[in-house]
Amino acid sequence: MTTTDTTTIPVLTIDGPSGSGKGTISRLVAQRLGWHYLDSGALYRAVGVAAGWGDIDLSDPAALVRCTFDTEIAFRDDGKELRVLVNGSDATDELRTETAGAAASAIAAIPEVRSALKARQRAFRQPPGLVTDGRDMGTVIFPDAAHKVFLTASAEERAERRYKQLNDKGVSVTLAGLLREILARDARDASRAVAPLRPADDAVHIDTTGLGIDEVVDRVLALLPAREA
Ligand SMILES: Nc1ncnc2c1ncn2[C@@H]1O[C@H](COP(=O)(O)OP(=O)(O)OP(=O)(O)O)[C@@H](O)[C@H]1O
Ligand SMILES: Nc1ccn([C@H]2C[C@H](O)[C@@H](COP(=O)(O)O)O2)c(=O)n1
Repeated sequence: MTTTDTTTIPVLTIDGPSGSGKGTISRLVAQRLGWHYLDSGALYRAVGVAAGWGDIDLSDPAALVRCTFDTEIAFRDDGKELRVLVNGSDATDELRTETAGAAASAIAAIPEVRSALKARQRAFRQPPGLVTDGRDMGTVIFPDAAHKVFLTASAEERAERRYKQLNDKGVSVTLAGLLREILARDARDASRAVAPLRPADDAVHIDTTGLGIDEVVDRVLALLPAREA
């Protein structure tokens, strides 16, 4: 049996806190480059949602690890957004709620769950290249990535972006509540013992406060050599 060496396939990692725009920017950059895209947060969210469907206690690590291995997760880009199928059902809307984000953040602190998702994430490294977003893409999953970005924005702007996003979908939330949730999730993601949210030493930092989506996409693409961009 021959094994394919994937280490020559270029990877662009985009890490950052909740609402910094990682998902939006990564997907657009991947489209522009014609590369694959991995939304790693969706994997943690999908396991959290599947655990909820199976009445699995979020404080039962052994059951959550079994659930991680047993959950089928598939992605389908419908041109408008990335749809996520969990065990064959389209769970995109449920996945995008703040409740699912908080559950994902809680189970993401369990080292065995993180290990169980490692190989799945690395399998996305396929020709001609991969753009991936998350919290530990540049530090743990693809430490050898040629291009690494750490996106940030002020917590207030991130809460406002989320407020607008949810309002547009008809979801009733308060700005103050969203700001509290965002700060709590950032604190949990950054303080966990394993693979905490932090920039890779070789990541380029982009503060997106006050920048539009197209401007951020252009700044990210400008980091790549002309032959790739
Ligand atoms: N630079 C930007 N300017 C204005 N709005 C933005 C910008 N980047 C993203 N947004 C909007 O902010 C919202 C959140 O963006 P997105 O979901 O990409 O963030 P994220 O970092 O992936 O969040 P999470 O980690 O919670 O999944 C979306 O509605 C998106 O359209
Ligand atoms: N690489 C990753 C991606 C995500 N997580 C955890 C922590 C997040 O709060 C949660 C949801 O992620 P999002 O969809 O908001 O990007 O999942 C992680 O620990 N590592």
